[in-house]
Amino acid sequence: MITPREHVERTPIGDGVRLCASCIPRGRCRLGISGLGLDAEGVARFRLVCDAGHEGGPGVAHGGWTASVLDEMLGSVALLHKRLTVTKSLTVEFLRPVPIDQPLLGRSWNDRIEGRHWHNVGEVTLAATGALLGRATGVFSERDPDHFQRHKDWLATQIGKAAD
Ligand SMILES: CCCCCCCC(=O)SCCNC(=O)CCNC(=O)[C@H](O)C(C)(C)COP(=O)(O)OP(=O)(O)OC[C@H]1O[C@@H](n2cnc3c(N)ncnc32)[C@H](O)[C@@H]1OP(=O)(O)O
Repeated sequence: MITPREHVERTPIGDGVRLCASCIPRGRCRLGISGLGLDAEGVARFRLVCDAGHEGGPGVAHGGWTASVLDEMLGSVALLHKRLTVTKSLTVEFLRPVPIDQPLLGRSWNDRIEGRHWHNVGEVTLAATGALLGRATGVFSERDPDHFQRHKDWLATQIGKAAD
């Protein structure tokens, strides 16, 4: 069985971020995230742009984009330490509308680890001024690479039950 570290290392990178399955074929994150890596304090840093494909109200991002970007940034914290986690909970604060097509910055970091649970924090700011637009806290559960096979096995039992 492959280890979480091997699993993470095999996941392709595009623009500095590990790519989710649907973005691997295009080679970059569809949410407009590029990774800048971990700084000396262990904070993960990102460049972000919300393109018009995620426009909600006129000129501003759909809240789902903001939540997805925060999920991705907080979820990347353990990956950058070669650990595999999935989101257990995510609390998002939408502090100001997020403008479309404007350079943004993202930061995410670990607050504490309790057993298998990483308590992570992150925020999105306007690159030009540093104004805070959104922030999130979340709990991310460490998993083995067999998490996805376990899901498939569980789903097969559910589908079987539904057919009975
Ligand atoms: C490169 C990419 C960067 C990505 C960053 C973005 C991160 C993401 O968005 S991940 C996707 C969103 N999150 C998810 O899909 C997670 C879905 N939730 C779960 O799988 C579980 O609730 C989970 C793992 C969070 C629970 O964590 P935790 O409380 O630590 O675990 P645990 O005690 O092991 O499991 C709780 C329950 O979940 C079940 N479970 C755990 N893993 C699985 C699995 N793989 N398949 C089916 N059921 C599972 C357990 O059997 C248990 O069930 P029950 O309560 O009936 O006994």
